[in-house]
Formats: sequence, C-alpha cells, structure tokens
Amino acid sequence: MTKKAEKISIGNTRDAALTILMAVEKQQAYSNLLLHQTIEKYAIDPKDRALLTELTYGTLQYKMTLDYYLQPFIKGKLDDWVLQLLRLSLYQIHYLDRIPDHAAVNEAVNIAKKRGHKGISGAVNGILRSILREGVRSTEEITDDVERLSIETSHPLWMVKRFVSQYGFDTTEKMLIENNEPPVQTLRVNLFKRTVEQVLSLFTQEGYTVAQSNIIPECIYLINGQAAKSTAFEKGFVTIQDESSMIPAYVLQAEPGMTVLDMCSAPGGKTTHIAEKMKNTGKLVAMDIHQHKLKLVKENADRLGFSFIETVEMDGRKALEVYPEESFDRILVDAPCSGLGVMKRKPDIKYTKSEKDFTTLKPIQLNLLESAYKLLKPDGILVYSTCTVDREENEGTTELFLQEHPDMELQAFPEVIKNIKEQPKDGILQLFPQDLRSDGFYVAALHKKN
Ligand SMILES: C[S@@+](CC[C@H](N)C(=O)[O-])C[C@H]1O[C@@H](n2cnc3c(N)ncnc32)[C@H](O)[C@@H]1O
Repeated sequence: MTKKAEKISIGNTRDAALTILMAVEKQQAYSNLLLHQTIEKYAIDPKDRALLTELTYGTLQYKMTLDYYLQPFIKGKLDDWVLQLLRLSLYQIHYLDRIPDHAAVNEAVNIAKKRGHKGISGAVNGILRSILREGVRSTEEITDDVERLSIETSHPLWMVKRFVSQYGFDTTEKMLIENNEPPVQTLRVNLFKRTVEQVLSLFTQEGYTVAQSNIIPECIYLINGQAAKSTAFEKGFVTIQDESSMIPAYVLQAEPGMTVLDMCSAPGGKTTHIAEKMKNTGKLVAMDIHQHKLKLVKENADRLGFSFIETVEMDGRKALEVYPEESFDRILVDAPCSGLGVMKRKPDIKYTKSEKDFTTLKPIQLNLLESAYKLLKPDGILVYSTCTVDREENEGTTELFLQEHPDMELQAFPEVIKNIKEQPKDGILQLFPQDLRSDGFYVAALHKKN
C-alpha cells in the first residue's frame, strides 16, 4: 500500500477503528499497542484520537453484547470485516449519544462501499436501518442470572462463572461493570527528583488538570491531557503507572544500602519505584526473562535518573545458578499472570484467555517463589504480586507456598497500605477494579523468620 493510499484509508476515524478491530480479532494483536501505533503512525489529530480510542475500546468492550443485539437481524454468514463494521456502528448507535444515528449508518455504508461492493453496503444499510426501526432485544429475555451478566457486561461465560464461584455474584457484577469504564490516568511522582507539590504545580502551569490521590501519597490523577507530552514526564519527574501497581514498593520496605532483587521487572514500573525508596544507593537487580523488555527498564531508569540498577536477562527460576543462597534482603516477584485485573485497559484479554491458561501459570508462579525463597536472607521480605483477580493464582499460590515453607509468615503491611481496604489477613491485599477504580491487583508480603 502506498503512503497516499494509507493516508486516505486512515483519514476516516471509523475506518481506522475498523482496521484495528480486525487486527485484534485476526492476529490476536493487543488493542492498546495497535491503537498507540495507529495514533503515532498517522499522526491522528487530538480530537479524532479521543473518538478513535472510544470507538475501538467501546466496540471491543461490548463485543458480546453487540453480537447479542445483532444476531436476530443477521441472516446467513457475513465476512468477518462486515461483522466488525456492524458492531462498530451499533456501538455508536446504542452507546454514544453524541453521534447521530444517521451519521453512524452513513459512515458504515460508505466504508462498506469502499471495502466491499454494492451488495454488501446494501446489506449493512438494511441491517442498521432495521435495528433503528425495531430497536434491540432486551437482555431480560435471558433467564439465567449468570448468563445475563455475561452478555450484559460482555465477559465470556466461563470467566463469569469462575468469578461468581470465587467471589459471589455481587462482587463479580460490580467488577464486570467497572471493567467497561474508561481507566483513570494515574502518574507516580518521582520523589527522588521533585516533590508532589512541585509536580502538581508544573502540570497546572502547562494547562493540565491534576489532583493528588488520598491513598498513595505520590500518586496523582491526570484528569485531562497526555502525560507523555508533558515537561514533567520528559524530565523524569513522573512515570505513568496504575495506582495499584504502586503498592508493592511500599510493602517491600526496601531501604537505601540494601541488596534487592526484582525478579520479573520489565518494563520497570516497580523497579524504579523501589529505586526511589532506596535513594539510588545499594544494589538493585532488575531481572527479566526477555532481553528486549529489559531495554525498557534501562530507558525508564535513565529517564528517572537512577544509575544503580543492574539489568539481568535471566529466567528467575534459574537465578540460583548465578546468585548465592540467602543473598538478598528484599525480593519482589511480580509474577506473569492471567492479567484478569487489567481488562479495562486491555479488553481483548476477555476474549483471548481460556480456562486452560490457569493450569500453566500456577506452577510457574510457585517455581519463581521457590527460587526467591532460597535467595532471600533470614529476616528478609518477599513480596508476591499479580495484576489478576483470580483467586487460584493469588491466594491459591500464596497458601501453597506458605504451607511448604513453615519458616515464612505474613508480614504486616505499612499503615498506608493497611488503610486502603479492610482485609481478612494483614499482609494480603486483593484489590478489585471497583475498589480504587484502578486495575485489579493482588499483593502478599511474606517474611522469612530468623
Ligand atoms: C507482570 S510483568 C512485570 C511488570 C513489572 N514488574 C513492572 O512493574 O513494570 C511480568 C514480567 O515477568 C517476565 N517473566 C515471565 N517469566 C519469567 C521468568 N521465568 N523469569 C523472569 N521473568 C519472567 C515477563 O517477561 C514480564 O516482563
């Protein structure tokens, strides 16, 4: 495709959204990365950027609900792209008040003409106009509560059943509804370089609207604008991080001069937070199994001004081949997980995960913890965290680990973390997306008895 042709096809925001949706479906590409690449590559203008994000995420977020609404109007088999176009158009008609129905239909017909032929554009026009005339069917027709919740919030039935069995219907319902809300933009102030007040004032001077969190003191909410374009970001005064991800560095209680291992570190969000708490002194090893991801840790460390971080490409399960037993004061295992806590940011996760993923993850998490246990000094603290809300991967993994290691016990949380939410056990925190409007996140702090 020539540059000119690319420009023409991408000139239309809906057409660009359709291209992204098709790539997500076909190549299982990540929606957030594709969206970012599309915005950068085609220099999409800020006002269209918001619409492109809304259309792409909204259509993906409500895919199953949209299919439920579309189904009675579709006779026979449609090409994948036509189905995506219908979902995209119905999303605008059903969920976006500010887009007039006729504009959504006209755009769909134009795209169908351009991408297909007259027959297809006629079919798209017919289906959308029938929906406008007759309205969509009610989800009340679904008699089973769990099935209805699955369709209304567009999460696969197996997942909803799993959550309901783990947390009950009410908590699950709140979580699934929150997953379809736009994420709150949060930044962590790099206290090694600036105070929260200095950063708030810098953002305000540049026309951003910001507010300090009353949970994590160095967390600020960005109400409007793009953080990555700000002076504070460029100068390394802030990093983009979800508020829940700021918890592990508090719980780890690393101090200047200590020897600390971040076993699954890339892209370095938590490593740089730990580095800040260590005031750039001591030894901080940022390990990851993927060399290409460690580049991001280095870039982040450089931008934020930390010179003492050592990046190491290694499988954490084999770290004992290189590091002696009992050689670290603190270890963070921010483990690979199913990611069910971040579906708000990455709605494609809903449709790409399957139940069999859980059987492979737990042994990896336990093996990483086993390796960390051996590397940890007596009286040391080991923190296990995940960005999932799956009980098996979280409490399940922690309980098994504790059973196998009677010399490990839960470590009480610092006050800042204790105050976030009441928990059955001090030392374990399960955050749901509805708690702080953050990602769903899990943290367990474990202490090695002397
Ligand atoms: C949840 S992400 C870590 C996010 C990171 N801690 C942060 O805050 O930016 C999990 C990371 O674990 C890494 N990983 C997966 N298996 C690993 C292993 N066996 N040893 C070390 N790292 C591993 C992945 O490459 C990925 O970067």
